[in-house]
Amino acid sequence: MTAPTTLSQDELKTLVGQAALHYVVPGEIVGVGTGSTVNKFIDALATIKDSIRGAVSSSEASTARLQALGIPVFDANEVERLSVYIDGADEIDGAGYMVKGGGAALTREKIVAALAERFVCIADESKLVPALGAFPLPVEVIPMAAAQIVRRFAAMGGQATLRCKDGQPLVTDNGQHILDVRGLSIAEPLAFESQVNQWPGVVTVGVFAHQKAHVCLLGTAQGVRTLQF
Ligand SMILES: O=C(CO)[C@H](O)[C@H](O)COP(=O)(O)O
Repeated sequence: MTAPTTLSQDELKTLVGQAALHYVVPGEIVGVGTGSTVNKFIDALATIKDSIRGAVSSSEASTARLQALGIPVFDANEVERLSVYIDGADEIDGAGYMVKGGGAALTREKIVAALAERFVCIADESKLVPALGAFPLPVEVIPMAAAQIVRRFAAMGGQATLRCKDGQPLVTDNGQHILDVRGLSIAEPLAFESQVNQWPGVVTVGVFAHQKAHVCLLGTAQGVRTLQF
């Protein structure tokens, strides 16, 4: 009898990164997210780069990786629509609603996702949750509004902290800051996203409900599970 093989989280990411190639439309430009799972997708995309026009990228990091592998990167303003946007998530629920922004790229991710007809989320099975809220919610904010946004989250039971890197506030690709909010219960993702989006100084909230996933390729011990929403 053969013992079951246990795949590492890294191997599960590779698996879903490769599986996502199935959703890439030949001859077109593909929307590309950010993160360690997307890096696996970019590596896989490089193997079929001659069959696509290029990519619209959601971060400086993904742009650098795409270009290093010889994949042309287009500005989002040059593109009217994309067939597909492929990205990871920090959490995804059974309806395709997600929390994103662990890699601080949430604003550009939402912008590129909004150009796409289909959002394909690639994730290992640890990301599938019954309800959003365990992962600290990333929110990109204009620095001068940070303190009042922290107070607004406190009023709804959340503890917001400024994300730092090397002892300094992290600065996003857009020159702004990130708050990570713990202790929230996000029972109604659509309403929550709309509410927080209206607060002055919020650039982007990391709940992706209006730009939810249509498909999730989930890496599991049994292989890639496809969830349709
Ligand atoms: O939202 C993101 C970056 O802003 C990523 O998609 C998210 O953090 C998941 O990353 P990883 O694939 O490394 O787990």
